[in-house]
Order: sequence, then C-alpha cells, then structure tokens
Amino acid sequence: MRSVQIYRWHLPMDAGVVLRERRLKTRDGLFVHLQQGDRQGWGEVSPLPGFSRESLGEAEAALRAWTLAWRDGEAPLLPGLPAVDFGISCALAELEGSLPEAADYRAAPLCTGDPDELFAVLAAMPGEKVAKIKVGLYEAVRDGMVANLLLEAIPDLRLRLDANRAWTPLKAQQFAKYVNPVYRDRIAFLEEPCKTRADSLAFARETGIAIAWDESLREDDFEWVAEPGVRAVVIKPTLTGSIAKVRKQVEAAHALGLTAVISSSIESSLGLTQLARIAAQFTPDTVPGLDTLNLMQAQLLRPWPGNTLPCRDREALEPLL
Ligand SMILES: O=C(O)CCC(=O)C1=CC=C[C@@H](O)[C@@H]1C(=O)O
Ligand SMILES: [Mg+2]
Repeated sequence: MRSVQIYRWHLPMDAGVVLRERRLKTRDGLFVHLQQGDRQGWGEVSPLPGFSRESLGEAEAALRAWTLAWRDGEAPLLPGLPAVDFGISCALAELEGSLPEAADYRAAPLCTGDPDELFAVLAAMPGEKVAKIKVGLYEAVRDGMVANLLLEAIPDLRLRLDANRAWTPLKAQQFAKYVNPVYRDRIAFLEEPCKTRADSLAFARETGIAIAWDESLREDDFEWVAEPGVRAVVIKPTLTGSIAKVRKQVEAAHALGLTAVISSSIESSLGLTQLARIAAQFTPDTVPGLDTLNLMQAQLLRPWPGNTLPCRDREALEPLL
C-alpha cells in the first residue's frame, strides 16, 4: 500500500537577501512525502528563482503527476526538472534506506557583508578554518583588501571566494593586485570570477589564484576536462537533479583531481540536512557549502543540529493532495 502527500510552504527570509539583483522576501517550495508500508521518505522541491530553469508552478505540476503515478503502483521516470528530480530522489532514497543518516554538519561560514562578523565566527571555529566570502558586490579593490586582511590575520584560514561572474578581466586583476602573492595559495578557490569561462581561466593563469566552476557546470556546453588553474566544482543538487546525477558529477570531478563541494540552493532545513547527508556520503573530505539556513527566519520539519531558529512542524505546511 502506497500513500503520498505534497505540501506547499513559504518561509520568510531575513531582510536583505538579494539574489541576482532581486530581493528574495520569502523562500517558497514543496515537500513530497512518500509512504509504503512502514517505510517513508521526504524530499524537498524548491526551485531557486533566478537560478533554476523551472518555475515553482512547473515543478508542482511535474511533481503531482509523478507522485500520483507512483501512488498508483507505477514506477514513473523522473520528470527531468532538476529540483523535482532532486526532491523525488531524496524521498525515494529515504524510503529505500539508501541515504545514510550520518551527515556532515560542518559548513563553511558564508560572509556576505561585514568581515568583522566573520572574524568572530572564525575565532570560535574548531578544526579546519574555511570560510566563504561573496565578492564582486562592492569595489574589486575593497574585496582584495578584505581577503588579504583576513588571510594575514588568521594564518590557518583558507578562503573560498565567489564572484558569480561579476568581474571584467580588469576588475578581476584589480582584486588580485591587493592579495599578497604569498597568500594566494590559501584562496582554496574563487568561484566564477569573470563573465566568460575563457576570461576566468586567463585570470587563474595570470594570477595563480585557483578558480572553481559553479554556474558553468550547468551550462549545456560544459565539458569535464582538466584545465590549468581550475581546482574545484560547486555542485548544487537542487539545480542539478537526482542524487544519482549528483553522484556522477562528484565522480567526474574526482576523476579529474578536482574538489567537489556540495552546496546549498537556499533550501529549507529539511533539504539542507539531506544535503549534509549527501555530502557525508559522496564528499567526506570536503567541507560542504551549506551555511544558508540563517538567511531564513525559521526551520521546517527537521532542525539543523545546534541551530536556534524556530522549527515549524507539519501543521505549518499546506497539503495539496
Ligand atoms: O556555496 C555556499 O557556500 C553557499 C551557497 C551560495 O553561496 C549560494 C547559493 C545560492 C545562490 C547564490 O547566491 C550563492 C552562490 O552564488 O553560489
Ligand atoms: Mg556561486
């Protein structure tokens, strides 16, 4: 006997979360719940506006069709929309017991503004110190000075930087100019410095600062080849697809000697804790990029260990079936 439900939810965001120049006031998404006998599984389907190819409406229609077919005993194919495939594959993996409970709850602290705050967080951080800073939002020179200052002040710090393709080659050079060459190797990677891949590769070559692909990974013409200066890929499962597809990408990255970082697409705590489990399973040696929960004002269904935001339960969700 199979039973199913789809829930809709809306979470208020912290004031001031801006994505691709759009203010994100609420994070809206869906959960799917699958039950078979005494086994059950949950999955999150929350396309990220401005990043996902599919809208929430398209995701909901595809999720409904798949879920009802599954309830009726079929083995429907995944719909092929990344956020939907991701959520369904998580629910199925929980149901089948193939998503281990063990999770990697380390998260590289994400700093979008004041470096003083990051300073305090890093001072209190045990073990490997790795943090991620958004760059490209202000002057490139300022970004370079902040990176340099942090690397100088905290000798065991490794930085991940993310420019989201904000820089022209000139701006990228202005950034690099302010980072002391002896610290450059402690920039674990700089995600997508320039608008084109060719410019980003040239930047890595010219500055010795390693880069990582994030957006590029999801472009149709992306190829898995080793390129000088590329050190990592950032894999966002909600934008990628099923757990099986995520696993293939991790394997492709590792085969090229690249670091694979499982990263958030600003999922709720349910999706984020599942990403922490996926990271523990596929990338146990790499701190995942999952420090986005505090951009929200509440958690849903499953709390992230140690997080103090209130956790809303099933009653806060709107059943759609
Ligand atoms: O990768 C991380 O450490 C956190 C996730 C993160 O930085 C992002 C998630 C989703 C959208 C973006 O604003 C941003 C990114 O650009 O990678
Ligand atoms: Mg990025």
